[in-house]
Amino acid sequence: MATLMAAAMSVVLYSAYLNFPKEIHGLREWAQALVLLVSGVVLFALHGKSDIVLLFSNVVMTWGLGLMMIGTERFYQVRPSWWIFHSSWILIAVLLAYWLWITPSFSIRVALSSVVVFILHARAIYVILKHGDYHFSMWFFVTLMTIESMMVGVRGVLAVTSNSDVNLLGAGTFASLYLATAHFMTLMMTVGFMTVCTRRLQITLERRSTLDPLTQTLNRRGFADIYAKEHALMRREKTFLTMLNIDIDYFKRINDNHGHAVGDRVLVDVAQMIAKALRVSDHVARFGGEEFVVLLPATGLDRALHITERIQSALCTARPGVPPYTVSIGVACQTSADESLDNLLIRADKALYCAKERGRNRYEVAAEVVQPLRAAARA
Ligand SMILES: Nc1nc2c(ncn2[C@@H]2O[C@H](COP(=O)(O)OP(=O)(O)OP(=O)(O)O)[C@@H](O)[C@H]2O)c(=O)[nH]1
Repeated sequence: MATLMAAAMSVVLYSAYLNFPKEIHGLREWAQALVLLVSGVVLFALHGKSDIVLLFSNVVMTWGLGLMMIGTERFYQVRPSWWIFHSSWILIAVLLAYWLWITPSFSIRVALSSVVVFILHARAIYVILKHGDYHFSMWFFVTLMTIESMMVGVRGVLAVTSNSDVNLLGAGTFASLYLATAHFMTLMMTVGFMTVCTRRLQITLERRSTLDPLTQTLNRRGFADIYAKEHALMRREKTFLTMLNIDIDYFKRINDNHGHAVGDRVLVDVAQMIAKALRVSDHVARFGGEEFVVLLPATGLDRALHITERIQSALCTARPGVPPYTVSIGVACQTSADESLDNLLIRADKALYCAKERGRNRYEVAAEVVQPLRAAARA
């Protein structure tokens, strides 16, 4: 039953592989791993008296467990340890053949295969703990992997200490317990992997909904979320914040003269150059087209102008693959927490318009809000 369910799970994983965003790796390897494990179990059940089939079923299962490890590594963006994968199945094939035909010993065969499987699981557990995000889903996944590897370890130890009980084709207590739980654990480990994949999917989609795909800066929605947080902080801490509205000059000409691809490269370049000139606590967003907005939390006008000049002078330096271009910047400082985001954006936009009007490649500062906005709203 558990074997049938594992086969069904491989279809689920493969379908997830086809439909999940391509940056979520490892699903294909896990789907292939389940197919191999199911095939290995079927071969093992059918092996009868044939040692060749027994040997082959063990190799197939080692491929399956190896692919689970590779899938886990790929999921956590770790370079796949193909050398562990290949050494494992070659070792299993050679050593099992030796202890099957040359010096037949059932207990050594079990001990050896347990050691190999244990190493594959241990590597996966190490990768999860080193690169995981310490969320519930990760702990669930790693706990299941650990239980499975401990079961394998116990079987290996029992093989060399008590001879007969570990034979999976026999009727010993451990063999019955092991068989009952081993297939179930394969299923559970897959569920654990699907849990971390689902969490990764959620994070990826959330990020996609708040990021501009070309420049990887915030989009309008992401910016509004960040602004709400910074605005609440500003109200609490009674500080200022400053907004820069940055627009590339004559961007249409860049597209017309160099092509859209170079235009896109310029957009990525400007996002990178702006980010380089900022602190990590500052935020950059692309508001569509060639317009960028920067939010400088806890920053008054003097410091904001310093940053504005830094951005403009950084853009003057020649960079390979990017035609020369300039930007105009509108600077608006928010000194009252009662001012709305829309109003701040309008002031920054007006200042930008002024900079464009006055010849471009320059900045202009927005007029301050003259009267307290609450009083104005009440009037
Ligand atoms: N390559 C590229 N071009 C874009 C993208 N989005 C908008 N544009 C182009 O940006 C240009 C904006 O042109 P305008 O609004 O006339 O502005 P401008 O030429 O920069 O002139 P000023 O802002 O007045 O200095 C248009 O040609 C759009 O096609 C994009 O994602 N990639």
